[in-house]
Amino acid sequence: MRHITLSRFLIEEQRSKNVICGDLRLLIEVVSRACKAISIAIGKGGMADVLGSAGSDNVQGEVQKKLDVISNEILLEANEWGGHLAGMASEEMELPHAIPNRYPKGEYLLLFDPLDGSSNIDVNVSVGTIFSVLRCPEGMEPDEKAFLQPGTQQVCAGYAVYGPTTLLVLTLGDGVNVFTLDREMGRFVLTQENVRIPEDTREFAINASNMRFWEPPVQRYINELLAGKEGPRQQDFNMRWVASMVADVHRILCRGGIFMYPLDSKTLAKGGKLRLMYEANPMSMIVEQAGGRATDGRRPLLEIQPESLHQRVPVILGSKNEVERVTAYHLK
Ligand SMILES: O=P(O)(O)OC[C@H]1O[C@](O)(COP(=O)(O)O)[C@@H](O)[C@@H]1O
Ligand SMILES: [Mg+2]
Ligand SMILES: [Mg+2]
Repeated sequence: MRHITLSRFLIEEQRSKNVICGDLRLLIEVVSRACKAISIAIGKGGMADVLGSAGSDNVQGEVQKKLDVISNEILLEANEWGGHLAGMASEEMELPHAIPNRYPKGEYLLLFDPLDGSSNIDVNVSVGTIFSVLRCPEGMEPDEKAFLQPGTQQVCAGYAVYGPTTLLVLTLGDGVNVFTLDREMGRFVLTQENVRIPEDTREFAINASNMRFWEPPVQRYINELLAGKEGPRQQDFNMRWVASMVADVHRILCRGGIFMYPLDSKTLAKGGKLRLMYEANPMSMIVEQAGGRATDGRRPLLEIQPESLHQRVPVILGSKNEVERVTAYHLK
């Protein structure tokens, strides 16, 4: 295992595979530095005034946590002057953030969920940052329309997990690699190359308290898992639910599993709980690049044509054979 830095990894990817150009490399470096700063802010916890609510709501109608706002500002400030972006969009902002005129503009659009797993911030459970990179269509202003591209158009996607260690997980469309933050040196180091998700699993992640609101195909699928050896699946399954998508998905990257936030009668009007552009799409690109599958129960998530920046969708992703099974239950 070559423990090279993120910078060297990106330079070698550029030289050897030409999957990345200078501006995209700069963008990823800047986002990784922002994740480092967020990791430091989170690490201060009760010693600094970063826990609790910010006393404001975001465009989703959710109460913002202080760290939602702090993380959002860190990512905006880090990325707006570099000359690699045409525009940015965030879970915490209703409209895209235009790059101020005093700064040069680039060709990329950056979307992010600055702090994922907000309900876990104040209880010291792993949270994260999720990001997705698109190209701004030729001749288009970086307004909301420019961002509405299917997940297949992503040139890069990643997430950071702020847990016992801080990890950065990245795909450039050529496999998935994991970097660990070396706190002493203050830099990310490659620790896992070309990660593959096992096709089969005995572990599922879903918020079971919503069971009575689920559609029949999900009820059937979960009931079969819960029936275990005595049931039609003739084997036992275990459940995990961290309630931070980054942590639940990272576990799946490490040892397989299926993550589900399906459509239910509570979120029907909104189209689901999780957001397509900066949660479902980047996570789907990573999972599929690692050999897994990602659907909304009926169609591949990456092929969905977005209609709005904060659109919500049902999310089912992880080990190939389980995702295909529960999707087949929906299509029957
Ligand atoms: O509280 P629930 O219903 O278990 O939902 C948990 C889900 O909500 C989220 O926290 C939503 O993300 P944000 O925290 O970024 O709003 C996901 O990370 C997680 O998978
Ligand atoms: Mg989130
Ligand atoms: Mg969030």
